[in-house]
Parts: sequence; C-alpha cells; structure tokens
Amino acid sequence: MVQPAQAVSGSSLITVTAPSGAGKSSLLAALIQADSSLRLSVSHTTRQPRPGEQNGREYHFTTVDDFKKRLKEGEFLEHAEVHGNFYGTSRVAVLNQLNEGYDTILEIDWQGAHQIRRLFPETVSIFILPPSITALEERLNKRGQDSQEIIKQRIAAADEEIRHASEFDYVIINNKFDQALSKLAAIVQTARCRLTRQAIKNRDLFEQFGINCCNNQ
Ligand SMILES: Nc1ncnc2c1ncn2[C@@H]1O[C@H](COP(=O)(O)OP(=O)(O)OP(=O)(O)O)[C@@H](O)[C@H]1O
Ligand SMILES: Nc1nc2c(ncn2[C@@H]2O[C@H](COP(=O)(O)O)[C@@H](O)[C@H]2O)c(=O)[nH]1
Repeated sequence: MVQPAQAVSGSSLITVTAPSGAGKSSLLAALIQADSSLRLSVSHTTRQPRPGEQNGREYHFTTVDDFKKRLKEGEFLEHAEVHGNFYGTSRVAVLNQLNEGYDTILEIDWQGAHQIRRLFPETVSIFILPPSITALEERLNKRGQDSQEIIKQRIAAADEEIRHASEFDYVIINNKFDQALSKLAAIVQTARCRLTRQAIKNRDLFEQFGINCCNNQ
C-alpha cells in the first residue's frame, strides 16, 4: 500500500473539516500563528471572493473552466463540489510543502477528507463541531460576509455534513474558542509524534510524484 505523504519527508498531513461557520478558519489561523512549522494548504476554488479575501492567500480564485482544466490535467490531490462551488487541493503545492519539512493542514470538506484518507491512510483527520446549529447560524450572520441566501444554504447543508463527524479520528466542539484551540493544538502535536514515528522512505512515492529529495528518516 502507498504510504502517506508524510512518508515522503517525515512531515505530517492533517485534515480539518467542519460545517461552514463552525470556526475552523479562525482556529487554524490562531494555531498557525503560534507555530511556524505548520502550514495551511491554499486551495483552488470557483467561489467568489468574500470581502477582504485575497487571491493566493485564502484561496486561488478561479473560473469553472479553469478548474475543470486543472482537474483534467490531474492537478488536484483531492477535489469536491461544496455549496455549489468547486474546491481542490494542489498536489504539487502540498507535496512541496511536505518536502520542505512543513507539517501541512488541509482545510477541506468531508468528501475531500475521504479522498485524502484513501490516498494517504495515515493522515490524521479532525472534525470541528459547533455547539449547536443555532450557534452556527449566529456566527455566520455575525461574520457578515455572506448573503442570507448563502447562509441559509450552508445551514441547510450542516446537518448532512455533521453526520460524517464520526468518520474522523478526532472531533472537537468549538464552544469556547480558547478551549477548542488548546484541544486542536494538542491533537496536532500528538498527530505529529505519531506520524513521525511512522515515517518511512518510500521510493515508489518519490518516483510517482517526481520528488527528488530524500531525508534520513
Ligand atoms: N468559539 C467561537 N465562539 C464564537 N464565535 C466564534 C468561535 N469560533 C469562531 N467564531 C466566529 O464565527 C465566525 C465563523 O468562523 P470561521 O470563519 O472561522 O468559520 P469557518 O468554519 O472557517 O467557516 P467557512 O467554512 O464558512 O469559512 C467568525 O466570525 C469567527 O470569528
Ligand atoms: N474538498 C475540499 N473542500 C474544500 C477545499 N477548500 C475549502 N473546502 C471546503 O469548502 C467549504 C466551503 O468553504 P468556504 O471557504 O467557501 O467557506 C468548507 O467546508 C471548506 O472546508 C478543498 O480544497 N477541497
């Protein structure tokens, strides 16, 4: 069986999933600010940028045609249609980050997390739950970056998304932000230790992804 991406470099691959508004971006921003060896992967999306979002920072914003072209060319490690938009993770960008020694977090939906788990079975997966659907709606309204129509669509999808929580390695309830952040940090730390122990050299994977760097783990 092909070993996980961390087998390439000794770096860990971690997925974080949550319904829209549960607070995953806020938690991950705080986590990454405190830890310079952690990196987030910047996905491609066909969604319109929200106020304040910058191309290349939150996402690589693109068109449906361009996304489909990239998909056809095999550019994505995983991809999914979520809330009527396409999202995908760049294979090269993630493998480069891992190869450079950064533990890498993919902030992706449950469908993408399934695909990553199939590709790299040792990936650690985390699901963030809101304390309630009411809290989710309040957070999306308070964030004030989406139309009422989009907020309704995302709340309607949350129920189905949450049904997948039990498929993940860890579930965190983001009620009190600081407590959720501490739990997330502890899980990420545990995941790194576990994955580092499991790290192996896998020359097939090196060849498959054209990676020419090799470390001594
Ligand atoms: N524990 C918390 N308590 C109260 N508000 C929170 C908490 N965590 C995050 N928030 C707020 O909830 C809103 C949604 O958070 P965030 O944007 O991080 O969610 P998200 O899961 O990344 O959503 P999306 O998938 O739509 O981008 C933000 O305004 C954020 O400040
Ligand atoms: N499968 C993937 N899902 C992704 C990716 N990037 C983001 N997402 C998920 O989409 C929804 C909506 O995100 P938003 O920024 O529009 O609120 C959310 O669940 C994200 O986690 C990706 O590359 N692949």
